[in-house]
Amino acid sequence: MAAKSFTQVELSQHNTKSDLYVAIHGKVYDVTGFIDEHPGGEEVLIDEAGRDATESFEDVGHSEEAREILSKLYIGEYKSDGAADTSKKTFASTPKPIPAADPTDSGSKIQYVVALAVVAGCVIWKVLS
Ligand code: HEM
Repeated sequence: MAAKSFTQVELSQHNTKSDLYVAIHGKVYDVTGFIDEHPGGEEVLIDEAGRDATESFEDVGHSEEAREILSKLYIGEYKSDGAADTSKKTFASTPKPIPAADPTDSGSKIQYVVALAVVAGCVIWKVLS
């Protein structure tokens, strides 16, 4: 059975106390029936309603038990197109600091060529004189 995919727009339509979805780590959860049972209170869940709540969820440092409850509320995958998704940008913009090696490389090559030219010059000068 293929899991249903939710876009950011679809997720954001479930943002009320009587119909509350959140996305955590790329998965969508229907938290509606759990709001009243949440030990952290209903307010925090309503604040995150219809959004990617990964950061808030992890900031609290939820227990294994909390993660088990979460798995029972799973309803599908979160397919954010990345448009306004800040959590994905962090991963996408990893810098690659490779070019720094190049200048040193070509610099030492030039030194090598200059040294060779000097040696060759000396040899030619010796031979000719
Ligand atoms: C949506 C799925 C969530 C589930 C299933 C869940 C479940 C739980 C559970 C079982 C606890 C008890 C402590 C523990 O076992 O870690 C807890 C505590 C707590 N949760 Fe959540 N939670 C969810 C989302 C959130 C979100 C989005 C926030 C946002 C800030 C939040 C804030 C808190 C806080 C502040 C506590 C601590 C309450 C206290 O010890 O006084 N939770 N949660």
